[in-house]
Amino acid sequence: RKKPHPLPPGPPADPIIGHVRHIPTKSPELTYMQWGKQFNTDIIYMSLLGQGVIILNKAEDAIALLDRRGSKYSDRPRFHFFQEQGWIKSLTLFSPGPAFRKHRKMYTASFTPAKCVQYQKAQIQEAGKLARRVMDNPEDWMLQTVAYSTAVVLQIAYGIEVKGKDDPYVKLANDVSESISTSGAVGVTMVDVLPFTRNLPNWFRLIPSLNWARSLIPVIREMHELPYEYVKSQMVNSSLSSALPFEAKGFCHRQSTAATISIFVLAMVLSPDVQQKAHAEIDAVVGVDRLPTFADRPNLPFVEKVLQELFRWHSSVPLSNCADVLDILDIPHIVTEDDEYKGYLIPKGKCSTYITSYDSRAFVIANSYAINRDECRYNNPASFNPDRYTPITEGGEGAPQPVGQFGFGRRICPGQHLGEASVWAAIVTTLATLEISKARDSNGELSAPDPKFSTGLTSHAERFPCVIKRRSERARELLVNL
Ligand code: HEM
Repeated sequence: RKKPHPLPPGPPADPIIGHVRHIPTKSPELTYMQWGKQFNTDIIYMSLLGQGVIILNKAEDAIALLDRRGSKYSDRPRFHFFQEQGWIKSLTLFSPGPAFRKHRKMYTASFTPAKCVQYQKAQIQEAGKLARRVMDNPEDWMLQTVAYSTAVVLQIAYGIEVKGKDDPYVKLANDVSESISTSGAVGVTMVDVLPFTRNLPNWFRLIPSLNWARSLIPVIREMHELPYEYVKSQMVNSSLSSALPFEAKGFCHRQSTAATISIFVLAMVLSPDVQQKAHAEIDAVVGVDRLPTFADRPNLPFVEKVLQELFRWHSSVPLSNCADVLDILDIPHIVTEDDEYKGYLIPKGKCSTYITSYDSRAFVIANSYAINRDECRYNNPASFNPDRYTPITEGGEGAPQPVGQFGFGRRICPGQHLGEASVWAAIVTTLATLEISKARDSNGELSAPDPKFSTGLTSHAERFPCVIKRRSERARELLVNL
């Protein structure tokens, strides 16, 4: 008999519970990267109460498995907890099949680079409003980035105008994000482990996760239906003739756009020379008498490098598809057949606990943080250096573009072109009109913040002191009427 391939290496596990005790609750992407070095492996295997989890720390492995062997690696786990909440309508949770193909096709067709051109005007307009609101109330800048990202998605998909951070739609989207991030141990709640409990009536209150899931049904329903109802009412009033095929995931996926903008603000505080260079490029190309538009994008190569460096330096979705299996960010890929790769078994399997046996095909998670901080790909990967992308023919180091910030394979983010353009519009308008700098500490000294990033729904820069001022009176005049 052929000897079975071994599982990929990983940290030592405890009996029965496996690696549950070892899973970090803060910045798991960093721990997985350290484990890779400690156990001398690019592919890590963990077991959480029998649920297999595979972490890919190298670009070549993520591409080889999730992209090239996409037919085996494109399914999503069945999360009964989320289904109970009403997330069933979300493309993110669909398994490959006719409905998945239909929804993906509608999604990708609406957000091709060519289609995204028609949304640029709305993006630039909203970016101007973001800069004006931040200019007026700099301490609110983080909340305003969330309002901006929500505004772009709602404006484009439903024709809804969002009025700043206190808008009811921003509140609804925040409630949804909150409901996801408080949903706890994804895939291992009682409802997931004992799916038959979903048939229990409402008065049966002994399963807390079931009660919690059911209490969230109204907010998830509202998120799915409210914007759609608005569009329908507008169509009856004939002011709007069509709506994009769009769904809830985009509504709450605005968080990754906002998180990337928060990482930009942090990077500018830490790298004043980069900001100065970007200011100089925009001033030379756009001048000071108008705001930048997408027509300027090809003429602003340094701003483009800043954008790519943001995705590389700290991706807002550092585990490409899942921040932490025990504290949801997004939903991982799963492997649907036993596979063999580099001499290792990538197992599909059943998970047996004392109580039940359930479908637990291994989660496969690409660690895009490790991939983009890989010393074999980048010199001094921790430094924020947009010039690293300058081609070798122009005297630069010709570093490769970041990989995995939008995921991989058949589940790659269908909103990637829209999301990237939204981040570009926000950063170019901010650079044209605002100056971001270090704040003074209690001794009156300029102090550089210690970069810290959240773990959770998406990874944004954690609140840090900074000063944001208008670059000139002219900048204010350009924004005032938006
Ligand atoms: C900078 C902004 C964004 C980033 C960094 C981002 C990142 C990601 C990542 C990493 C995934 C997981 C892919 C995988 O599982 O391999 C994903 C999935 C997804 N994203 Fe985005 N995203 C962004 C913006 C958007 C926007 C604006 C939309 C909607 C218009 C959107 C819609 C989706 C959907 C529907 C999925 C699930 C796809 C599926 O499961 O088939 N995203 N995104």
